[in-house]
Amino acid sequence: MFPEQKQGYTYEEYKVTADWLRAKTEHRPLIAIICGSGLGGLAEILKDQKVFSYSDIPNFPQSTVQGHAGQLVFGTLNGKSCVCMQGRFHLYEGFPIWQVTFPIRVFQLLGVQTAIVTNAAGGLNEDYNVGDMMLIKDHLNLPGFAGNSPLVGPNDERFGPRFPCMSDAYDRDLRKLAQTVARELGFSDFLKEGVYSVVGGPSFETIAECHMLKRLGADAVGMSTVHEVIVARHCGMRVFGLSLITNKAVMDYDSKSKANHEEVLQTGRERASQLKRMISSFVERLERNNNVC
Ligand SMILES: O=P(O)(O)O[C@H]1O[C@H](CO)[C@@H](O)[C@H]1O
Ligand SMILES: Nc1nc2[nH]cnc2c(=O)[nH]1
Repeated sequence: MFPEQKQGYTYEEYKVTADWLRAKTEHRPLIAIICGSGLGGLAEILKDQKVFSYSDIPNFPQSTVQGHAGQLVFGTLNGKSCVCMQGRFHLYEGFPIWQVTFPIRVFQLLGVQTAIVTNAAGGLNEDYNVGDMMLIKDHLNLPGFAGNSPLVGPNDERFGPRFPCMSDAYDRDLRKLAQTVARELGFSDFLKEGVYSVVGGPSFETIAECHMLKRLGADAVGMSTVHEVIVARHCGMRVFGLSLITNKAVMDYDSKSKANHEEVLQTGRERASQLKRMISSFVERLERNNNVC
C-alpha cells in the first residue's frame, strides 16, 4: 500500500499559520502585495517592517527560484497596513497547486481584503515593448483547462462557494484607478491593458505555442498569478493584477532571440523604481469602498 498522500491544507492548518503570524506582529494588513520574478524590491516601499523568512513560518513552502527571496514582509505604506510576499510559488517548482496558493488563504484569515498580484511576463501582443506594464483585465487558465485548479477537491464554504464567478476577477475600479495613477506619474506611454495566460513552465514557449496563445486572445504569458487570483476571488478579495513585460515572446522562426530568466530579472531591475512609484501611489489612492480597502 502507498502511504496516503496529502491532498490539501485543512482550515486548521491555514489558521495555525495565520495565528502564528498574528502573534508575532502587530501589523493587521488589509492589502497583500505578491511580487513577481525580480520584483521583490517592491517590498522596500513598506515602512516599519517586520520580516519573516518563509523557513520560519509554520506550514509555509520555501522559495526555490532566483529572484524570489522567500520572505514575508509586513509594513505600512502611506499609513495602510500591508503584507508583501517577496517570492511566490510556482507549479514548475514541484509544488501541488494547493501549496502554490497557500499564502492567499492565510492572508484572508489575517484580514486582507485587496490582493495586488504582480508578475514578470512575456509579451505576445506585437504592440507591447519590453518594460511595458500591463494591467491584467482577464486571464486564460491553461492548467485549469486540464483540471489543475486550486479549487479542485472538497470545497470549504468558510472560504467561499463551490462555483465562484471569474468573469469579474480583475476589479474594474482598481484598473481605472491604476490608469489614473499611471497618467499622473507620466507612465501612460508604457501602460497597457490585456489578457494574461498562465502556462505550466518551466520551459519557455515554443514559437508555435506563442502563436496559439496569441490566437486564443492572450497578450502576455507567464507561469503564475492565475492560481493565486482564483483563490483570492474565491475567498472574496478584490484583485488588482499587474504584469511587467520583461521580454517579447519569440514569434518568428528567423529570430535569433531566446527567452531567458536573466533577461526577465534584468528588465525587473530596470523598471524597479517606476514599479515602486506605481504601486506606492496606487496604494495611497486606494479608498475604503464598501469596507474594502
Ligand atoms: O510569474 P513570476 O513569478 O513573475 O515569474 C515569471 O518569470 C519566470 C520565468 O523567467 C517564471 O517563474 C514566470 O512565471
Ligand atoms: N511562460 C513565460 N513566462 C515568462 N515570464 C517572463 N517571461 C516569460 C515568458 O516569455 N514566458
